[in-house]
Amino acid sequence: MAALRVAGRQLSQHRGSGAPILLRQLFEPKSCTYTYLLDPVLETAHRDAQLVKEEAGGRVNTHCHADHITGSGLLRSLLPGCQSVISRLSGAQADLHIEDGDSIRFGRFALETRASPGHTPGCVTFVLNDQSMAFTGDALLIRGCGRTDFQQGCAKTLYHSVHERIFTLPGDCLIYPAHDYNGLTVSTVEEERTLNPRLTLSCEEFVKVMDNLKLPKPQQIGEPLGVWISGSEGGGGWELDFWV
Ligand SMILES: N[C@@H](CCC(=O)N[C@@H](CCS)C(=O)NCC(=O)O)C(=O)O
Ligand SMILES: [Fe+2]
Repeated sequence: MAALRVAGRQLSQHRGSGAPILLRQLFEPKSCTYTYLLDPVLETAHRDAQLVKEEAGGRVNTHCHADHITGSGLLRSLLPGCQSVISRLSGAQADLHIEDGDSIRFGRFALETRASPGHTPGCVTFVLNDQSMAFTGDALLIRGCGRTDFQQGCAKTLYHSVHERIFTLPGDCLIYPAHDYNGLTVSTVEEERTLNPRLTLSCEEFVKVMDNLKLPKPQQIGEPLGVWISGSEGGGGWELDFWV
């Protein structure tokens, strides 16, 4: 976590309840990876560098990939009470495994888990319960998307994931990806629906583009990618609702 820096923070008005949530966006420059801290307690807004150490909460991962060494195991030992969460389909180890439709509650808020495979089979997108923001991992990047040429990636699957699970969110829903290579920090569903050069193509054209990206393999072993969620107001931590 040492290389992480605070790239930005934002208060989002939680639709309907009037209660804002604090979002901090942390950037690891070598692998261009974002980690997000979600804090439902407005009074903690002054926290900065020590923020992660001060929080007892959980770490939820959007996916597991060869170019990311997840720090969740180390963080568990450094932060008592911290638990790691990842999708069951990722095949990765974690304290808790989640599936499509599972809801992770923290404070007054919750993150809905939406399966969004294609970049990897286990990729998920986390959507805040008022649908004001979505953490898309490597499924949808700003004006791009995750590559599908290794670790069981599938371009057709990714196309359907983005169109059916992300582009169906409200147009003003903020998009927070796991990486950005061009200095961009946030987008919206409407922007990506209309301006994303890959995802505005037909499925057939998209598959052709993805099959010919010819990207070099990721060079950088990165910090973990994912979302931190802080403990609830009462210190009761966070919990998962499994809807099965
Ligand atoms: N040359 C870059 C490659 C980074 C890369 O491959 N990123 C992945 C996401 C992390 S698994 C990706 O899907 N990129 C899509 C794209 O269009 O860039 C580097 O080594 O940093
Ligand atoms: Fe990835």
